[in-house]
Amino acid sequence: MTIVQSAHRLVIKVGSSLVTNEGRGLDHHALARWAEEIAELARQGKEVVLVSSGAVAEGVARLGWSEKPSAVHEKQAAAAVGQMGLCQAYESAFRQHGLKTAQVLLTHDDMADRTRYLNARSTLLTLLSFGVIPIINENDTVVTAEIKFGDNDTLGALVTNLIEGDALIILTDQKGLYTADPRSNPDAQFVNQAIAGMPELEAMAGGAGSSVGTGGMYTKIVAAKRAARSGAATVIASGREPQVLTRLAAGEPIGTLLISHTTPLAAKKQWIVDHLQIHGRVHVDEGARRAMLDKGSSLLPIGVTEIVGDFPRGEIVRIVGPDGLEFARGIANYPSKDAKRILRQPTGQIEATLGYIDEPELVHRDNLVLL
Ligand SMILES: Nc1ncnc2c1ncn2[C@@H]1O[C@H](COP(=O)(O)OP(=O)(O)O)[C@@H](O)[C@H]1O
Ligand SMILES: N[C@@H](CCC(=O)OP(=O)(O)O)C(=O)O
Repeated sequence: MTIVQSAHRLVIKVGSSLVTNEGRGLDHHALARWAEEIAELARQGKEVVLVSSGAVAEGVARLGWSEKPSAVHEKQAAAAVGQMGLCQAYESAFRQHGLKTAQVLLTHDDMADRTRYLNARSTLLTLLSFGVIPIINENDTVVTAEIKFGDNDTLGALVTNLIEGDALIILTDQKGLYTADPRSNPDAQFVNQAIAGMPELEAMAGGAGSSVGTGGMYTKIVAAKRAARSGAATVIASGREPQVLTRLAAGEPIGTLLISHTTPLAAKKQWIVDHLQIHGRVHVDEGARRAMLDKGSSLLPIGVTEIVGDFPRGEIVRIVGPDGLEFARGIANYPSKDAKRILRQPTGQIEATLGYIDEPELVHRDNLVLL
């Protein structure tokens, strides 16, 4: 089985050079094809997040401008106009297949800020659990650095890390990675497969390729390296290839596959183990300790006897048994102030006590490492 075939959660990034007709408005036929293919993947049980560029190019067309402006505030204005068109187009394309879409606009700051990161994560996972297709773009109207230097390849990788995607598929206007830019080097060789993060790959990718796109192949290579950190593989393939997504999901080797050395779960667990600064301690009773050790269970609030230290939601905590020894560590689903209020309580009581419920567990087993 290929990686895309077995992947359950996919992030698909479509670049400006594809979404737009050579930078002049949206290519509605292309959008309709991807929507049809993504609908097929959803029917196969895969969860799909779409990262789509095209707001600036669509805005330029709607405003009747002849080319992408160079002034940042004009690009931002164009993005604000064009994002409306992008959303409308995807909404109606996916509706044809009975699928609902959601617009999610993110900035790099959202990823750096722990609370916003967790909120973005839980919103996206909730949308996926409802079978909605999130359509993500950069929030171009509020960022300046990104619109000037940025690209959506990086955003695709950050989203892959955020939701622990199994694979990132970057669709572009080339068949994949070549040993040099095929536009200027007709002898460039195609790269079928490589390990994400290999320094040679960055040397192969030149600067930004087209006047429409932003990052060129370089940002795709760096995105693959970033996605590999959370264990995801990256495929760079042509969005013009017929049925590219469904054929990839059927196991066909299309485009360039950049593999990660680790699996998503292993990457997360390693990150938990390697964490140095841990502020919180959760004491549990013998029943909870045995359930975690013997059955690999999650930690429920009912088995918690004491919370020590201050920590926000999403922070790594030490888990300590009745003997006072740390036997596990994991990511807390509640901040310490709320965890203190729900300890010893059955799951059914969490909402009544806190006025909300995020997760039934204090630490989910996927976010838990036994030491
Ligand atoms: N080694 C390489 N292999 C393939 N394409 C390359 C390479 N180096 C540079 N490129 C260029 O990168 C371009 C794709 O990047 P870009 O225009 O930013 O697309 P997108 O909008 O899809 O992100 C290609 O059209 C190509 O000219
Ligand atoms: N956020 C911008 C896209 C940035 C961009 O062009 O990215 P890319 O598709 O990687 O070349 C937009 O929607 O126009």
